[in-house]
Amino acid sequence: MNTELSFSTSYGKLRIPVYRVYASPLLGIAPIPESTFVRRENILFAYEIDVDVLGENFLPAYTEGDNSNVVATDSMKNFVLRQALDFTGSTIEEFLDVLGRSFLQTYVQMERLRLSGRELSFEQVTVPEQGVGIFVDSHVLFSRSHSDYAVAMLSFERNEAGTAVLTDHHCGNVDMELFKVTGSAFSRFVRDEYTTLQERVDRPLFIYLDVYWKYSDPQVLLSADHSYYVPAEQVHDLLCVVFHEFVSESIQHLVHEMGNRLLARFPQLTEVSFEAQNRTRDQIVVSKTDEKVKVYSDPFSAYGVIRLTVSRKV
Ligand SMILES: O=c1[nH]c(=O)c2[nH]c(=O)[nH]c2[nH]1
Repeated sequence: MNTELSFSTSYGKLRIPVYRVYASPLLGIAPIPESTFVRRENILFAYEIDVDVLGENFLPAYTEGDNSNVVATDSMKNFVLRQALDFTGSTIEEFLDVLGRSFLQTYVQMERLRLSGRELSFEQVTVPEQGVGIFVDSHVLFSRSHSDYAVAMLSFERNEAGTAVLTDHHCGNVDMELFKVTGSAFSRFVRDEYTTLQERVDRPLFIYLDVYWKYSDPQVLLSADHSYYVPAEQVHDLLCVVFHEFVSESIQHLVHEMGNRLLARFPQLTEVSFEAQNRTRDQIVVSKTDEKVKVYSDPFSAYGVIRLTVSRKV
């Protein structure tokens, strides 16, 4: 039997590490009540970049071994690193924008592109200022931090005039791990013969949380004026404030509140979405003399997942 086949392909380079020192600082950020964050020094601008080339014109590389429309992924890596030296912007989204436009300008062989960036998170080390007895941020030494980190994705294609246009984007902050010891509930859920979980009006809620956001107008995201730029640090801080304040009935209830608060705080965003994992630990023992003192341990290894996307109605 001669069945017709169709193909969907992409190729590129993943996890290109870029450590650019002395990039332009991110300034002009509008303060928000939930965060102290208003500037990022960018002395160390460190990201991993993924390049994904999409389209049809390189299909002969798969079907016939014809590489005439294939840009070596090794060249892509070199291109990204060279662009990092010339980069004059101060956000990962601006860097991906420069990369997307320059790739399409340089390589006629590329029809469409998806570029992603993942922050390699470093914190300025605190050192004593000589003779003063106070501690200040070092401007030369950074400590690698393995906590949550910012991400971004921008997609480009060529328009009829042959110039690169942005077709999709999202920004995010991922791998947050937040443990609230009291002030969360999970009760009044369906009970049947499979239910062993106890009703809890107060449980220790430990979640892993990823959040993503999109701008109504991507030009605002890429503007050199950063007064409407939404920094991942402010999003992180706002989510922490909501978790701190809000007594939730479930993770579903919590992420809904977080979504509402983010869209209210940042009118320039059109959509926010969440993926939360329930990592709540099992209660093992409670103190007989003070019932708020408890010991928890790891639960059964499977975990619940809760997703939510909140969009503005058009
Ligand atoms: O916040 C929660 N949502 C659920 O849907 C759920 N299911 C469960 O077993 N525990 C929890 N917690």
